[in-house]
Amino acid sequence: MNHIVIIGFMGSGKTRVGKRLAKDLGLPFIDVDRLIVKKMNMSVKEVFERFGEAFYRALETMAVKELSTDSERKVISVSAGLPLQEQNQKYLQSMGTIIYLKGSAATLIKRLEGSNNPTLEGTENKEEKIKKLLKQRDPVYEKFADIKVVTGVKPFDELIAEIEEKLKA
Ligand SMILES: Nc1ncnc2c1ncn2[C@@H]1O[C@H](COP(=O)(O)OP(=O)(O)OP(=O)(O)O)[C@@H](O)[C@H]1O
Ligand SMILES: O=C(O)C1=C[C@@H](O)[C@@H](O)[C@H](O)C1
Ligand SMILES: [Mg+2]
Repeated sequence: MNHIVIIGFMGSGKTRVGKRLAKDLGLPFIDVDRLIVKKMNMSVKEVFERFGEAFYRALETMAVKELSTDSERKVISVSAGLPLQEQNQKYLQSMGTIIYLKGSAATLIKRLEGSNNPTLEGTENKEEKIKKLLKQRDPVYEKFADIKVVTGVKPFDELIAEIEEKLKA
């Protein structure tokens, strides 16, 4: 497929960037978290609380499998944990051009201050948890990236322009 796929840590801007790229390129936009929320008619947090993380992960796999064979070109922001799951990786790799929105721990910590994401809940200090997860996840995002851009260092419009240049190259 030739979708444009956006990956990255929570708070890296996948939803915001994906929505804008889709608008600029005249393509439909799909956000995997939002797709699941719509399908389940409840928030991500509620799905985790009522059915557990494994169930959420299964919904992610169903979504990425379906999207990998969808012949209508789209901009797709995948949920932050999806690339980490081995069962999703063959679908992800067959989807198209993968853009990694890379953020520093400092940028992500700031953006996730008010987040109620279930992945960040627990006994640990939230900042430490973000740092620890980022260390685990960054090499995976790097591995799948065709294009990498750093978020948090330039204004949003300039970041979009950089991505659109890289997509043309
Ligand atoms: N380039 C940017 N510069 C400044 N703020 C940004 C930028 N990109 C996104 N943001 C802001 O960061 C926050 C997180 O963005 P967004 O929700 O798009 O991230 P996400 O990767 O989709 O997160 P999640 O994995 O939790 O869904 C939002 O408040 C958004 O407006
Ligand atoms: O990073 C994660 O593991 C997650 C991020 C959220 O967007 C949701 O997809 C869910 O809370 C899992
Ligand atoms: Mg999002």
